[in-house]
Amino acid sequence: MSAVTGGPVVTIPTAYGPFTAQAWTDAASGVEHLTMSAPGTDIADGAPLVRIHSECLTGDVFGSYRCDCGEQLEQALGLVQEQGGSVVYLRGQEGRGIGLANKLRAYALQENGADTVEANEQLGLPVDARDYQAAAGILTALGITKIRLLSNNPVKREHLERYGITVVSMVPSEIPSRLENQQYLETKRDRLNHQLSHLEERFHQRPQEKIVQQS
Ligand SMILES: Nc1nc2c(ncn2[C@@H]2O[C@H](COP(=O)(O)OP(=O)(O)OP(=O)(O)O)[C@@H](O)[C@H]2O)c(=O)[nH]1
Ligand SMILES: [Zn+2]
Repeated sequence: MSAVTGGPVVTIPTAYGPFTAQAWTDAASGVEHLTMSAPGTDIADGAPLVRIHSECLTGDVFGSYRCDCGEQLEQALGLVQEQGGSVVYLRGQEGRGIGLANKLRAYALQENGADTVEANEQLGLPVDARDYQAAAGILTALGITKIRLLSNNPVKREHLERYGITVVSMVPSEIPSRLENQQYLETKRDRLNHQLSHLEERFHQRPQEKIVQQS
């Protein structure tokens, strides 16, 4: 198990409600992660809802529509407030572990027709370089060893279980697709085995938005 050191527990008030926050330093990499937990989550009782979220600066901070990360994070913070549980925000996992500059290199290749998997391959980089040992270490340090995992990615489940976390169930983290990310989400479903059953219906149209039809 990866050694992680937790800092002080503080309250962070947010638009979703107050969270109990804690920073965690991974001894092996020096990377600092963050947990945002619903106050009063009863971890002894059943399996709390947990989102293991990989850093995505473009999506999480700037609201990029190329991916679903930003909306998944918002959804996770809301659900954790409602149901109790924790969001583990994993830094150092940008671009599925290849870093920000390489992710943007991969985007440039995607603008020339590659899909998200092919783009990483063309760069000579792993399709997914992420590891969840630190996440498992953080959960264990929090006393959480049984979870309901808010994710569509079966590999996350496998990794967490390998590191001693029991995933009682997968809770889908499905965000309605957009024109800008439909193909990306379909690639995640078809080539990365993500459970994205809601994509069957193409281009969910949001009530407040009009998709401009080209003639
Ligand atoms: N290399 C690369 N990384 C991307 C791309 N789009 C998003 N990412 C990164 O992918 C990571 C999120 O992974 P996803 O595959 O969206 O989702 P997941 O975390 O595996 O699965 P969920 O738990 O269901 O969200 C973040 O680190 C993003 O920065 C892309 O086109 N290329
Ligand atoms: Zn993203």
